[in-house]
Amino acid sequence: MALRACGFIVFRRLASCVPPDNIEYLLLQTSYGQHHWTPPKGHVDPGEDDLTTALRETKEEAGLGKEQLKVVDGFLQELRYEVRGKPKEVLYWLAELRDTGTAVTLSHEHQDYRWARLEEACTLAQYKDLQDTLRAASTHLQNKKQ
Ligand SMILES: Nc1nc2c(ncn2[C@@H]2O[C@H](COP(=O)(O)OP(=O)(O)OP(=O)(O)OP(=O)(O)OC[C@H]3O[C@@H](n4cnc5c(=O)[nH]c(N)nc54)[C@H](O)[C@@H]3O)[C@@H](O)[C@H]2O)c(=O)[nH]1
Repeated sequence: MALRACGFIVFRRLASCVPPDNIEYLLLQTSYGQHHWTPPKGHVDPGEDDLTTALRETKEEAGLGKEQLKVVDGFLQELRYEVRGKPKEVLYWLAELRDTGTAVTLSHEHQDYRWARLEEACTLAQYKDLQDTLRAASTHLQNKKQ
């Protein structure tokens, strides 16, 4: 069976810039392994439902709880890749940070974080599937406004 993880693409809107440059995405850098960057996410615990995992991991890894997030309707992306020879599925929902000034608090699993505009976020993300997911989130947010 595939490993399963769930998380949130968290974004914030800056009042000082015009769309789409007003949107920044949150990426966290692992403190282990290759120090790769991803949105907050993590493994589903036995018996836990996917959205609960996404909320729990976002709280544990970034210190952002559900009261600080506004989940965006109609966005859910599934990534599939291999980790150490085993298939892994990752589900990402999309959520806006309600108060752009809210501080991010990292756990021991991460050593750094960045609020990045789309192109910088894609450079940090480095995996094509994650880059495509970030671009899909950006497109979804632009289409929603029309
Ligand atoms: N010391 C140590 N400890 C580790 C290591 N590894 C794990 N731990 C422990 O596990 C706990 C984490 O538990 P959770 O937080 O619950 O789970 P996740 O958030 O799911 O975390 P993971 O890091 O397991 O999973 P991924 O991010 O998926 O990275 C796995 C591999 O996939 C590549 N990869 C990543 N993202 C993408 C993508 O979007 N697209 C594609 N194509 N590939 C991608 C990436 O290059 C990487 O090589 C930590 O506390 C550690 O104790 C490790 O190497 N050394």
